[in-house]
Amino acid sequence: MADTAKMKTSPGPDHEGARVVLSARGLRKDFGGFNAVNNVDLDVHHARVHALIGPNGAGKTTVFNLLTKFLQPTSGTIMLLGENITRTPPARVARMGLVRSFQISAIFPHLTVLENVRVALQRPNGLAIQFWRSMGALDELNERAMQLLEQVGLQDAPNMLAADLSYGRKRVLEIATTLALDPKVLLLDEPMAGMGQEDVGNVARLISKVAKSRAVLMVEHNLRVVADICDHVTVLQRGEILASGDYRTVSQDERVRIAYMGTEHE
Ligand SMILES: Nc1ncnc2c1ncn2[C@@H]1O[C@H](COP(=O)(O)OP(=O)(O)OP(=O)(O)O)[C@@H](O)[C@H]1O
Repeated sequence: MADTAKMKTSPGPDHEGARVVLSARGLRKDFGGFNAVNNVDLDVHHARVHALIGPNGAGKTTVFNLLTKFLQPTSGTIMLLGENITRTPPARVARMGLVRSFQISAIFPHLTVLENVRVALQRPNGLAIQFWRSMGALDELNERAMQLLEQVGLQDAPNMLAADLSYGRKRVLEIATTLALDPKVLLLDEPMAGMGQEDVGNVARLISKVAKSRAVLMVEHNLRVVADICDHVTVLQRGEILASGDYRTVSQDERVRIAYMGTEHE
């Protein structure tokens, strides 16, 4: 059952001393007669990386869709920065700072790297792309765009077409466009999917870096990455939480080893 009584009403520190910025209690989603998510409690902390893992069909994407309000929960409560967002429309939730990465499809391939970030920077202000803005405003935008590119390590490629970037650097550009919105909570859906080992390392380092000033919640299948950069791991199985804790604790949980990780993974 939903445990709303225990739920935080303001983003104060929890017992571990870190601020809870996003939290869910008793989250449930039924599709017709099928129960996809059941009784999920989740606390996502500022300046931490939190992984949501589990076998195919465990309900990870559905939980993401519930948190971002793309799906309305059948029951349960979601709080963001102290505000109850259970019934809040997705666009407002995004404006409040809960931003989901849409992977490479969010990039404009025929714009340059710099232009992609500039377009993203204009979004929070609700401005359409304006070609005739004053030079001063454009310079300021370029400066902020270059700062973002430096933050993610794309400062050497501002004038490259996004389409010509390697797969891994496209993913990095996509993260940069997400960071342009200055999210308080960043949701990443399988950020390592389809990448080679070198790119995985780069993106993992980038995620750790951006998580210093915001919360990150990510669905990820690469358990090495989860072990390396995630402070907290929640394991889902058939829509329910099987285990939750740091990677070491969770990976030693017998039920998790049997259900998901296999016994060979330390
Ligand atoms: N719109 C929907 N209508 C009916 N069933 C759905 C719908 N969306 C998801 N499901 C079902 O809910 C369950 C959870 O799906 P979900 O996509 O959340 O799992 P997942 O953990 O993200 O899986 P994967 O790792 O394969 O992406 C699955 O059995 C799926 O078939």
